[in-house]
Amino acid sequence: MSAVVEVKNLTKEYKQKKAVDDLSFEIRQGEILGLLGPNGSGKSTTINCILSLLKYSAGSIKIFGEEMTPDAYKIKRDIGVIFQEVAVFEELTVYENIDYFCGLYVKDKQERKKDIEDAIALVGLDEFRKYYPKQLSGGLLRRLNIACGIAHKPKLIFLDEPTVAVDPQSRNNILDGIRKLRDDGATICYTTHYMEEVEILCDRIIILDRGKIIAQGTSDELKALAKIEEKVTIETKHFKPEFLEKLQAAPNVDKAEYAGHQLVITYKSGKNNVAKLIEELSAAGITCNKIFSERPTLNDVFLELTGKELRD
Ligand SMILES: Nc1ncnc2c1ncn2[C@@H]1O[C@H](COP(=O)(O)OP(=O)(O)OP(=O)(O)O)[C@@H](O)[C@H]1O
Repeated sequence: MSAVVEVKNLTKEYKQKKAVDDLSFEIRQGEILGLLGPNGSGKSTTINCILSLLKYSAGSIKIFGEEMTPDAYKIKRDIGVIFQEVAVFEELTVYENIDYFCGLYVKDKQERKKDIEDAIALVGLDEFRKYYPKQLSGGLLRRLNIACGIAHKPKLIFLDEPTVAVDPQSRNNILDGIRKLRDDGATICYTTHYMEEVEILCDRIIILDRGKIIAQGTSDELKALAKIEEKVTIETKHFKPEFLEKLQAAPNVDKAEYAGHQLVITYKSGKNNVAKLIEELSAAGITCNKIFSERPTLNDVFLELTGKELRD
């Protein structure tokens, strides 16, 4: 896959503080790249530097193989940007707003009409096309904001935390829409601090912390960095302490604890941990009410690499 965006040794300082610290990465043709990091990790600053909205202290940025500058209008024509803050006209309806933003790029009326209809369908705003922004809920407004940013069919799309404080229905609609844009050929950069979203949405993920890349790869590649392989929780009222000792001595067990009728085991490795455990429990005459197994999340990866939680 060729690189649509190439960022090399990007550094951005605000006074003494490095908001972005020597970042190098690429966004590949046709992928959804997730930039994941806690608040203040440098996601928005990175995007704003890529878009030439901010001057940076050092580094270079190429988009579509050409150097990105504030007056690179040919490159900008093929970029769509959706910021966190909704930026639409209160005086215009849903349809008119999309028409306005699309009209900045697409002059042909018939072509624009089709683009607007495609955008309305993508974000599911058909029944609201005559509504004014103040008549829309927060989630619908975000959907309008996205429609305005992508109606001109850009090849490269940046979405900066588009689902913050959005209701679940609009969130699902937005995530489905982004997948569809990718499937239709767009390259997408998606920033968020919601790890669940990047896990289900992104082809590749870059984890940022304090302006630096701390890990990158697919969700599975990143999870392989977590120390644990699986966490199994069992509810049982008839536990036998000697069984705990046996578990703790097993070579693939990282930790085994029993408290409040719950046995929690974290495994370092192993493929059929739950099946083997059920067999062993049954052989030891221990009955259990509930068993559930969890795989490591990106939060575990973040915890492993930084010693702190990614969650808010
Ligand atoms: N205009 C500014 N002046 C000074 N410091 C700034 C400015 N903008 C951002 N910063 C600092 O730079 C760092 C990175 O901020 P940035 O907004 O890029 O992070 P973020 O990961 O996008 O966070 P969020 O998820 O909250 O949007 C933070 O420490 C922030 O306080």
